[in-house]
Amino acid sequence: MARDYAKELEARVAFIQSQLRDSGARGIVFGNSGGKDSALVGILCKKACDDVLGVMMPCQSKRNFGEDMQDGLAVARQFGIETTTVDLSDVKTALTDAIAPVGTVSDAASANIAPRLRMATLYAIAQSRGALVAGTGNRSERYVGYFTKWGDGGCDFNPIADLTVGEVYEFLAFLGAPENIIQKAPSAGLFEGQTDEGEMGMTYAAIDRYILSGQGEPQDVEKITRAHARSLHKLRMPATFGGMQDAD
Ligand SMILES: Nc1ncnc2c1ncn2[C@@H]1O[C@H](COP(=O)(O)OP(=O)(O)OC[C@H]2O[C@@H]([n+]3cccc(C(=O)O)c3)[C@H](O)[C@@H]2O)[C@@H](O)[C@H]1O
Ligand SMILES: Nc1ncnc2c1ncn2[C@@H]1O[C@H](COP(=O)(O)OP(=O)(O)OP(=O)(O)O)[C@@H](O)[C@H]1O
Repeated sequence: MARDYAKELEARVAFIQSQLRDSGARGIVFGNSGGKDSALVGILCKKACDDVLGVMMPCQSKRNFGEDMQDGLAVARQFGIETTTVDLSDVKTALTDAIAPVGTVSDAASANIAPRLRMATLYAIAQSRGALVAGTGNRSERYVGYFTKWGDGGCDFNPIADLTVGEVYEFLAFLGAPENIIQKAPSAGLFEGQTDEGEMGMTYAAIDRYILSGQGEPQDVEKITRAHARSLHKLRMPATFGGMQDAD
């Protein structure tokens, strides 16, 4: 059964406002990719706080320049979200070149550089403005570890971490977000032609079904539970000898 999105909106706005109050921050920054998750996070943050900055950060991928940028701008325009662009393409080249003497950067490691550069960029902007960094990972991708550890997974708070991909789309429809955002296939844009489902070898429908009901085709359940077990380390604080002393 669909959630009551009017209530969800109210509760999430209160959550975001409490994060600001408790931290003493005056605003929020988030990475605006032109995709569904960042659209939803941007809209929720803007409804909670006036001072919200969406940062568009192309980093070599073609996806991050053309249509996605237009989609990101369309959401920002519709909901009055201030937007800026920081092009990280040359930074990625410089970093890869600097690492080269140590050894070749593998394709997988290279794909994870962009999310980590975006995280560093957001924190630099946020600290300079007295703002918090909002995370955009949804429950489905978090469950199977489909995000970059300390990259797009790095944030101060996340207002959509409990929502499956299906629920993210439902919420966006409720909020009246642009159709383009709701229609396109989810892609991390980390390499040419990438779609999330193609790379993961499983559909979000199967992941969502399993998360919400514990049910699924045996081969889907096997893949999902294996991916979850393998990536649990991404959802936890780093292992520290002696445990997490003094954290409470
Ligand atoms: N058991 C363990 N305990 C503690 N740490 C462990 C570990 N196993 C690996 N690690 C560490 O984790 C690292 C691997 O994790 P990570 O760096 O995340 O890298 P990776 O496992 O490659 O996960 C990233 C995946 O997420 C996708 N992605 C990234 C960004 C955004 C999106 C999106 O759609 O939103 C998707 C990307 O395409 C890729 O498939 C290892 O290099 C190692 O340092
Ligand atoms: N070009 C970009 N500019 C700004 N932020 C980006 C960009 N690409 C990714 N991000 C940030 O990293 C997060 C993870 O994005 P990614 O494109 O990998 O896929 P996603 O999880 O489907 O998210 P989204 O639906 O928001 O695109 C985004 O939600 C956004 O906050």
